[in-house]
Amino acid sequence: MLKIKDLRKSYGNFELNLSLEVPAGCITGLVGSNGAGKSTTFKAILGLITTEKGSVEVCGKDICTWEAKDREKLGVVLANAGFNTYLTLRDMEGVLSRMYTRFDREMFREYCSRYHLPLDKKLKEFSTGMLAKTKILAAITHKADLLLLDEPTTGLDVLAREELLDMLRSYMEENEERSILISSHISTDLEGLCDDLYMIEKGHIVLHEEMDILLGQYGILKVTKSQFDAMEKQYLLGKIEENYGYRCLTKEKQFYLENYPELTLEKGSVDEVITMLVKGEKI
Ligand SMILES: Nc1ncnc2c1ncn2[C@@H]1O[C@H](COP(=O)(O)OP(=O)(O)OP(=O)(O)O)[C@@H](O)[C@H]1O
Repeated sequence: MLKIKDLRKSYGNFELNLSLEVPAGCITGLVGSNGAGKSTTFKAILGLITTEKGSVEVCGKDICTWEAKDREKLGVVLANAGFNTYLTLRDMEGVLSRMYTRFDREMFREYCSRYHLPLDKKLKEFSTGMLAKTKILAAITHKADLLLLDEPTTGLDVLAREELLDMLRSYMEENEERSILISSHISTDLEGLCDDLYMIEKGHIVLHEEMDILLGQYGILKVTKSQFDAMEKQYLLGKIEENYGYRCLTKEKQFYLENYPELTLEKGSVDEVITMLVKGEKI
């Protein structure tokens, strides 16, 4: 669905240099800290900034050759883009129906009602959560094939975030060929949603892993120095020194469960696994 190959963009000392793929039917997460290059990636995909190298293909077509009608295949939420807040959702319905041939008015109304979005209130009176849901609404109601969502969950409380993720799950359930690329600087935001995760640091991909593997096969061992010296290390990916010894990351947690049942092994959240990968000392 989306193929990014050797994409390069420089801003002074910052260099984005990445390849990434989002297959049809897949929700792919792009996680990275502030300034890692997430928004630059989205802008480059959309051709909003010039790039020095690389190619971006959406639905089998290079974006350089895209025509206006191709853009209808995309639903987009950009991190710092907003709407004219003097509009109401009823006004937006009119705008979207003129913009997109595939706009689904019935779906728009149904989602407004399901997610408690009033039709006649000005957007400037909406809460952060309501505005975030409105952005998603505007991205999904023309039945796009691919959603590009840059930090759509920023600033949301747990309930609003869950509602937003629920909207995305419904969007995916309607058609199994659809795909989403979604970014966040908080990986746990994406834990229950994504099939696949890319981690970006200083413009480069430092981890690409299926979410099931990340949650199922990775683990964090807490060991004393003597336990560390005695244990098999070929399945360890990194270690961080602690006052009790070491915290070690493994991608083969089953091996340690079977062979070293006396060791403390934690499942580890996606955030912990990523921290270990980025900050841990290689073994
Ligand atoms: N127009 C620009 N001119 C100069 N530098 C830029 C420009 N846009 C982005 N940058 C730089 O590129 C780097 C990546 O920024 P980007 O906005 O892509 O990060 P991000 O991962 O989206 O961060 P955040 O989570 O804070 O939004 C940063 O160092 C930023 O200062």
